[in-house]
Amino acid sequence: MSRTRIKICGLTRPEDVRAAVNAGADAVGFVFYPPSPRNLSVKRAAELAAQLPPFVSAVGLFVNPVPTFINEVLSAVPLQLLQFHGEETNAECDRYRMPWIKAARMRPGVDLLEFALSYPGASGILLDAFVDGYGGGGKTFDWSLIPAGLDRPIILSGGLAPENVQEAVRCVRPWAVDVSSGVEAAKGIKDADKIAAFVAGVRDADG
Ligand SMILES: O=C(O)c1ccccc1NCC(=O)[C@H](O)[C@H](O)COP(=O)(O)O
Repeated sequence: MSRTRIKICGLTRPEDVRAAVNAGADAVGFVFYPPSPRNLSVKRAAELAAQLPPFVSAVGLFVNPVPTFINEVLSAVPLQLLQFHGEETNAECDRYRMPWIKAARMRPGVDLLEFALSYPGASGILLDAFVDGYGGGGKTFDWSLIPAGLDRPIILSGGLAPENVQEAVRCVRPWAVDVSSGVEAAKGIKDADKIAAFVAGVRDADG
């Protein structure tokens, strides 16, 4: 069984990037959404991304961005993956000619199979809780809503934490897990011990 990949999202400080890398994260997420308390300036994100060693991916997170903004970010920040959390269409996500994933905001009645078919260019689908402000809400959703047979890697997100990630991985067996609030001391301020405990929980579930 392949190991579950791990993304730690919403990093804003160098020490938190170090904590995520040292704990064994496969990717770190940088938020480019001004209403978020985790929002980063392009300059700050470039400084944080410059800290990453080889084979730890930088993911840029956007909500209904204008192309000029994404191009400004990409000119300064070496992102390996784009993550879209708004009402973007497949064509709008696909225009940057680089890998991207699309967030689905989960609640009863969401047809995930149809959702995935409407984003043929997505490398994966991030399943998140339906919260105000598009994401980063620290809320779980009903994992039983996830249908079998999704034709794309699943990134499980939404309210994960050291306390529940082992159950989440064993229940869903996602390609990857993503966490923000659950490893924080405060919004945008990560807790190194919680990050380490989260990664350990994933590794325990992987066996
Ligand atoms: O993190 C944010 O502040 C955020 C703001 C707006 C859109 C998306 C946002 N985060 C997206 C992520 O990938 C989060 O890691 C994901 O929503 C899970 O967050 P949490 O439930 O806090 O673990």
